[in-house]
This record gives sequence, structure tokens and C-alpha cells, in this order.
Amino acid sequence: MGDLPGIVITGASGRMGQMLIRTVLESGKAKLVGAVERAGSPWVGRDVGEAMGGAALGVICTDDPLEAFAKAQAVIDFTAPAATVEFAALAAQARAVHVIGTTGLEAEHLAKIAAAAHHAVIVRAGNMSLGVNLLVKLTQKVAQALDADWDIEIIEAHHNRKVDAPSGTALMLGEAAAEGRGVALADVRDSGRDGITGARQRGDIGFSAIRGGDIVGEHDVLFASPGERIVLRHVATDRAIFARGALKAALWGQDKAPGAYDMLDVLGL
Ligand SMILES: NC(=O)c1ccc[n+]([C@@H]2O[C@H](COP(=O)([O-])OP(=O)(O)OC[C@H]3O[C@@H](n4cnc5c(N)ncnc54)[C@H](O)[C@@H]3O)[C@@H](O)[C@H]2O)c1
Ligand SMILES: O=C(O)C1=N[C@H](C(=O)O)CCC1
Repeated sequence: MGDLPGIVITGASGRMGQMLIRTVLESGKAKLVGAVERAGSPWVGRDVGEAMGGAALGVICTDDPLEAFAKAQAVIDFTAPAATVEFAALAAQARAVHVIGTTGLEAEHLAKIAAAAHHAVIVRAGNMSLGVNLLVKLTQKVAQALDADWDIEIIEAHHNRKVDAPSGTALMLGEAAAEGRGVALADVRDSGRDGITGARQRGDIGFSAIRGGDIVGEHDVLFASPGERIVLRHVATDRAIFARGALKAALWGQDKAPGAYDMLDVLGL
């Protein structure tokens, strides 16, 4: 147990935080050495095992990330953009691998994360599951094979607590489709249609977001042309798929040189 990489989970009380704690504990491949929550969270100062309704684990949740990261070989972070930027700098300072699952990151956040990746390993993906990362490759290939007579639309559905749209996964799929077409997504992205929008522009990549109930995450990539349609689909029914991918990334990163990586690197896709 002593030789296993030590992992800190940030956003420990969140939907993904709790799933990640369980995944690390059950893995036999890593040990939980810390848990971080925002200042003011009722979890701060509590044993995380007890906070999750079970036996004590001897890991006390803290709101001091630097103190927690100093003990870690990896930080797994599914929180919020401002927190993730702060954690990227602190994890780099501690030379810990930083696995980022947080979505909704804007250009200003991404620039700061890229700066931190000069000093430490950062693995970031809007979706850490094997299935979605395969779908990314398939989307790129199909888009490459078809011309702009085929309209590309990405339709995603998530639970009613999700705060960002389009989802990180939808943006990964959009990037893959744009890459397949040989265009920049920023030049062809069409999100949030409402009102008299005018007809669809040839070559655009459209995004639609559904929010409801407890949907874990569903993504369709639709290729529509006169007379036929292709739909590539991924359906997540259990958040464990994201947590397993994140732990795999944390372990994979242990012997890598500082830099920015994604799940395609981790999975060798
Ligand atoms: N990449 C993936 O595979 C994947 C999968 C699922 C969710 N996500 C993303 O992960 C993020 C979290 O999702 P969730 O459903 O767990 O949300 P959540 O709201 O349940 O959990 C987020 C947690 O982060 C904590 N947090 C916020 N700011 C913090 C700070 N400064 N310090 C410490 N903790 C802080 C919150 O208190 C909360 O407990 C979202 O961006 C979501 O889109 C990514
Ligand atoms: O529940 C979420 O939030 C999810 N976020 C990721 C995204 O934005 O794509 C992955 C799926 C679940």
C-alpha cells in the first residue's frame, strides 16, 4: 500500500467527487491521501468516509489545496473553471499529475492551464470514458469521409444540475468533426438557435442541449444529407465510467514528461 500513488480528490462532495473517492478506494492501484472542498462546505473538517455515510477512512476533507497536494502524486479534479485554474498552478508547484475533468473552461482558463503544463503533467478531457473517446475518433473519420452536403449536428442531454452548455463532450465531438472536415470549429460553430435564425448555413456544425432529470450524459452526432442520415451515439448510464478513466489517466501520467495531454494519449487511440 505504501508504494501506491497517492491521490487527492478535489470537489470531494460533488457527484463526481464521491464517485472518484469510491473508485480510488476500490481500485487497489492507488491510495486516497486527501480530499479538498470549497471553503464553507459542510464537508470541510470531516472524515470523508463518514461524510459519505460509511466508516472513517482517516482522510479529513480540507479547504487548503496546497497542504493536500503536497502529499499527492496526482490530483483528480472535477470542480469548476476558476477552481481548476487555481489547482493547476498548485498541482504544478507540488509536481503532482493534474487530471482535469472540469468542463466549461474558456480561453482565459485554458491559457493558464497551458502555462502550468510547462512544469507538470496535465491530462484534460471533457469526457474521460473509453466509449466517448472512441466516438471522437469515429466522428473525425466519418466527417473526413463526407462532404458538406452532409449537415453535422451534435445533440447532447444531461441532468438538470449541469451548469455549462454545450457539454465538454459535445465540444470534443465538434472539434473532431471540424478536424475531419479540415476547418476550425470556431468558424463553423452554430449553438443556441432561437427565433428567426435563417436557413442553416452549409458547412456549419450545430449544437443542441437538453437538460432534464438525472440523465448522466447522452451524445448523438448526426450526419444528415438529402435522403439519408447517419447517427453515432454514446449513452452513459453510470458516472463510474468517467471516474475509471480519470484514475487511469492519473496512473498513466506518473512517468510522463511535463506537458498537456488528453484521454486519446492515455488510451493510445
Ligand atoms: N470529463 C468528464 O468525464 C466529466 C464527467 C462528469 C462531469 N464532468 C465535469 O465535472 C465538473 C463537476 O461535475 P459534478 O457533476 O461532479 O458537479 P458537482 O456540482 O456535483 O461537484 C462539483 C464540486 O466541486 C466543488 N468545488 C467548487 N469550487 C471549488 C473549490 N474552489 N475548491 C474545492 N471544491 C470546489 C463544489 O463544492 C462541488 O462539490 C463539471 O464541470 C462537469 O461538467 C466531467
Ligand atoms: O454531468 C456532467 O456535467 C457531465 N459533464 C461532462 C460534459 O460536459 O460533457 C461529461 C458528461 C457528464
